[in-house]
Amino acid sequence: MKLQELASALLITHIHGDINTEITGIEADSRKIKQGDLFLCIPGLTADGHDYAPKALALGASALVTERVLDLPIPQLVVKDARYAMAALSAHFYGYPSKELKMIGITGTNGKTTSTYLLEKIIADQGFTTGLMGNIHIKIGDTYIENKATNTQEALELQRILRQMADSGTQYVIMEVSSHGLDMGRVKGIQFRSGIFTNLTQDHLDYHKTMDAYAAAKGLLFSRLGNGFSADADSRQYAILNADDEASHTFQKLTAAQVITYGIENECDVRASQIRMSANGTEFELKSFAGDARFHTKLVGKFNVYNALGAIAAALAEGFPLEAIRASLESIAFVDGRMEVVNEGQDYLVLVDYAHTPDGLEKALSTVREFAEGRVITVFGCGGDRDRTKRPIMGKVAARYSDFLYVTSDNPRTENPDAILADIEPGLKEVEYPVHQYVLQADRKKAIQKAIEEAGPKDVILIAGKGHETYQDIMGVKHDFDDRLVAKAAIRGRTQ
Ligand SMILES: CC(=O)N[C@H]1[C@@H](OP(=O)(O)OP(=O)(O)OC[C@H]2O[C@@H](n3ccc(=O)[nH]c3=O)[C@H](O)[C@@H]2O)O[C@H](CO)[C@@H](O)[C@@H]1O[C@H](C)C(=O)N[C@@H](C)C(=O)N[C@H](CCC(=O)O)C(=O)O
Ligand SMILES: Nc1ncnc2c1ncn2[C@@H]1O[C@H](COP(=O)(O)OP(=O)(O)OP(=O)(O)O)[C@@H](O)[C@H]1O
Ligand SMILES: N[C@H](CCC[C@H](N)C(=O)O)C(=O)O
Ligand SMILES: [Mg+2]
Repeated sequence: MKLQELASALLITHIHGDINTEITGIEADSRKIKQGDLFLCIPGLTADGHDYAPKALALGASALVTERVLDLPIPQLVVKDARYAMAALSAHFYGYPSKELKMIGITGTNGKTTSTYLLEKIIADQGFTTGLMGNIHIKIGDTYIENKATNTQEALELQRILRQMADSGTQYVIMEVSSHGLDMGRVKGIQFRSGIFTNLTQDHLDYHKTMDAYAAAKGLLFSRLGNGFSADADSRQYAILNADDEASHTFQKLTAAQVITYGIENECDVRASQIRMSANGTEFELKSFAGDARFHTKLVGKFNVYNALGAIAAALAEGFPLEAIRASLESIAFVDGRMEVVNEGQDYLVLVDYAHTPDGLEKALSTVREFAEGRVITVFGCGGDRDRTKRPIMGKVAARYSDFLYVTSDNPRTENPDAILADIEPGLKEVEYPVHQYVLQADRKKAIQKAIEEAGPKDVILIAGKGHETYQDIMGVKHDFDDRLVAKAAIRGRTQ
């Protein structure tokens, strides 16, 4: 594609140099530049892409997108906002792939990954080719790629993946949309058919600063939906909102899409009642605009009823039969790293779960508390270089629901692990339970081993925070680490 043609995706640009320069690819990271690529100079939070333009030029970049003219012998497309240009140019370069796909975006503090998996299964069972994007995997056709980078990719990467999906025959894409992704404009240029809101509770205040700003970022998914009414069901857009979460009132006002509400407590369109929970699954009665049914899912916890309801509502909006939706949901055993049982035949229960927010931890632990016949032993920590204010809150939650606690490292990233534990500890002390005891053990492997040594018959160990992750990030180095494997080895070690 010629530089001039690419520039036509934006109204206000200024081209310095040859407008007929051929562009063979787009890249925003100088380390990945190939001959003929257009290099986008993005001013970021830690680096400024403009500083890497000489490196991109040296590696064979054919042109630059900049916010100011650089004194370099290379054609430049000067734009007002390089990040916006990244979204617009990438969508243009890849031929607006989201228009060829039915895109369903899921946002919320907790439950996004779980909900994407549930909905993807329902849609795939209907015979459609599905794509999935989230922080476990990216699924393109039958290929699964581990997602080692961010949750919601940069606009450029997103458009590239969506093009691959469209070209390989994908019909529906179910995608996790993070608040960072919305706030940083990574999903600008994506046309969503439906948006699902799971819930809003505290997280990411390091980035958003206030809960209002965090909510506003999530709201962007819904404010962009529904501005074209249509009698054609295929063109309609839906905002699927949790009736039991306050933030839904605001999102309802923001959207022009048809709103479908789901929930348990409040009156809504897709509602669960008569919920029965056990360690083996959850049953509920569903009442919906498309009929009623009793569901027997293998998913553990009331929070998973909410995730199921969001997926059911989205599937009903697509016109799928309730009976088929029920059958699909009932066939799912668990979602990778979410309330996943580690079973080596031991007489205590070990669960690995991805709870890494105060609400997630509360939901996971209150669920465990409900069915635990013995003690609840918790292993958890908090990630480094992330919201510090959630640490004592998570400490308090963990202490409230646990009989015994091992407070340990999650991904310390560039922080000192002991400093993170010190941030958690005041929360532990806020709970005056005579029985609860805690140990600070920064070494996660040792903490898991100790918890397993400590367990007696019928006790339940919840290892929280890392779920499906197969690494531990210490000072920017990703070391192999999988809670499930560490727990398995410890259980086997103990029984030998
Ligand atoms: C806060 C945040 O999201 N930052 C992301 C963002 O950083 P940034 O825009 O500030 O970029 P920067 O690192 O300052 O670099 C500026 C530019 O220089 C370029 N550069 C930089 C170095 C170099 O050698 N050459 C070069 O060209 C970079 O490619 C970039 O284009 O863009 C970078 C490039 O894509 C990301 O790596 C980075 O993610 C950081 C690592 C991150 O941790 N993000 C997390 C917080 C995040 O996004 N999380 C959410 C999950 C939330 C949830 O699900 O709960 C997510 O969606 O993943
Ligand atoms: N609907 C929910 N409400 C509250 N907590 C939940 C809900 N669903 C899942 N959780 C808890 O949050 C954890 C993370 O769930 P999940 O991975 O589905 O969320 P996510 O929104 O994708 O998280 P992330 O922001 O890290 O991508 C689960 O392991 C569970 O403990
Ligand atoms: N999407 C979340 C994942 C947190 C996972 C947890 N293991 C951690 O490292 O804090 C985040 O980026 O905040
Ligand atoms: Mg996720």
